[in-house]
Amino acid sequence: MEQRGYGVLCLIHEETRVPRTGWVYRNVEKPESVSDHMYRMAVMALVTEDKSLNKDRCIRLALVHDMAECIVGDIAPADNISKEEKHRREEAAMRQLTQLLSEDLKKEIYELWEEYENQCTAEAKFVKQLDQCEMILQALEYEELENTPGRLQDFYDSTAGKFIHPEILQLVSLINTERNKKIAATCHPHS
Ligand SMILES: Nc1nc2c(ncn2[C@H]2C[C@H](O)[C@@H](COP(=O)(O)O)O2)c(=O)[nH]1
Ligand SMILES: [Mn+2]
Repeated sequence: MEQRGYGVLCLIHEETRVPRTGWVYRNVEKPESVSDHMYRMAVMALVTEDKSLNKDRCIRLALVHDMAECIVGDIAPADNISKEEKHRREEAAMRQLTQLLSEDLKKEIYELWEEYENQCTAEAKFVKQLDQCEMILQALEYEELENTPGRLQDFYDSTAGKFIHPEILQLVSLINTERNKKIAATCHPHS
């Protein structure tokens, strides 16, 4: 690896310290980092059974999709920053990040980010659904950790109807079943 690649690795490391804003705004204790989020998405892509997808590409997309957040931070819907402005900031960050790399790597990583951002392939669409599925899975885990069933409902409301891929629909169904059991137990503790 060239010296320049080392610079990127130092910047990327920042993401291990960038908490996911959505959890911060909901006062979740010890919220996961952007790195945690992307790592689990990469593993979710790694275990997909869908042979029609380029799995390697999905793993790479997962690992790159929020890379700009080491510079611009994790912009959440509650920040009320327009899609155009969020795209502008993240594009500038990706150019800054990738300029530290060789021409080949710069092209490879920038194009991965663009593919996800533009949602122009089946792999990018699949990884976007992983992004949202990972979020509601994490929301369930926080509700279980805090013993506050149902507290993070808005994460479920905002992603409802956005899941299409069969494997992801199956996982979302399991998440909702598990979550609804916990909510029901709270409403009818002696049932
Ligand atoms: N409170 C909510 N926060 C949300 C919702 N959807 C996304 N988010 C948060 C999660 C992340 O912190 C951030 C953006 O996530 P990306 O993975 O897209 O960068 O916004 C929601 O419905 N409610
Ligand atoms: Mn993400």
